[in-house]
Amino acid sequence: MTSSTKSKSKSKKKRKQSSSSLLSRRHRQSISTTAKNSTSSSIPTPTSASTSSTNPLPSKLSRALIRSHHTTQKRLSQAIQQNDTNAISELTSELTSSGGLEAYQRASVSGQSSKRGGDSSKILVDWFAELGVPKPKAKHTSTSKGSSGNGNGNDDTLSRYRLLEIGCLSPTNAIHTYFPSSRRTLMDLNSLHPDEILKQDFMKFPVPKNADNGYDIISCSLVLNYVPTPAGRGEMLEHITSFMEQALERRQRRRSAAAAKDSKNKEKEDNWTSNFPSLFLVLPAPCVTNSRYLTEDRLQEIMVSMGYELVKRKLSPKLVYYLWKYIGGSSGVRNTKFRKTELLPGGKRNNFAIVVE
Ligand SMILES: C[S@@+](CC[C@H](N)C(=O)[O-])C[C@H]1O[C@@H](n2cnc3c(N)ncnc32)[C@H](O)[C@@H]1O
Repeated sequence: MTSSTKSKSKSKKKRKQSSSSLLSRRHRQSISTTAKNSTSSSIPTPTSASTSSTNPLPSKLSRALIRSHHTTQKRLSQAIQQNDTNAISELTSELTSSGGLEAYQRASVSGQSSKRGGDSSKILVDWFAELGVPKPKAKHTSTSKGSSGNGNGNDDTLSRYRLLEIGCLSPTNAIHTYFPSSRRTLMDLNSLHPDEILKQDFMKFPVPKNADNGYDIISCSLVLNYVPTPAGRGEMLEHITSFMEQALERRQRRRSAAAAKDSKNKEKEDNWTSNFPSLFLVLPAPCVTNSRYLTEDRLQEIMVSMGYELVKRKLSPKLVYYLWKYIGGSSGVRNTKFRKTELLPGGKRNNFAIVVE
């Protein structure tokens, strides 16, 4: 072998270093034990998850694992599109040997530990307080008929609201205090808590037939960036929007029914309920601050074209959080197509994009 081919194969090896090699033996063991538990008939209990969250992986390691998982997933999706069977089997075994989705999820859970600031829905809880969404009362109010409420009917309204959380790792996220288990659907491609989180691909989850089982708020935190293709991200936003359409119709129906009963209803329309139905969307900040193909303005154009209006936004060094309320298709720009066009040229940018076809 010549020295140039040797160095080429060395650099190839370096590139191919999988996330499993980023883990110490201790962490590899802990992840594989957890993975084994979850695939065996014994269901991982909240205790097993909390064990992992009380012993979070070092943050550098969890970030490296997450990055490596995203890169391998993206390469796998390209290989699938190109029907490159060798690459598909190589990348699939790379994903498996690094612990797969489960290891990635454990690394993400580590990132959400209370020591590291908690889960992203803490921001939504702050926004609920700012918007005047009534704080959840003691447990019994959510199930008791004719809730005692606070005298203005708001608690009754909140007690009918339902949450859908896409890409959920824990059944004890901050926002869950507002939505007891009877009024929330938590789902993930892989459930770390099968009793409480549905193992479900959101893209195959239909809009409920009965509108009363629909959702008033959808949480999609750090999920859109998990979708490997720009067109897949556009499709996810469109699928979310079909739930929003149902929720908006339901809201309008309820309002007209209430208006028929109560002439003072006009007063109530201006309260916190006008922020629903809504979408809580969280992305890694560089997706909109340092991408060649997506800026915050472009994201806003996409969302407006789908019928959303921005209610809240927060940019932190790592993440960007949004609350979008759905107002429907009256903006006149619906069904606009968004292609992958270069908006910000420059060598050191990433390629994150959303394509709407
Ligand atoms: C980085 S984690 C985010 C978890 C959490 N929401 C957060 O904010 O930290 C992304 C999760 O989204 C899930 N996910 C990705 N695509 C999904 C889909 N189509 N349906 C359901 N879950 C999905 C993945 O399985 C993964 O657990």
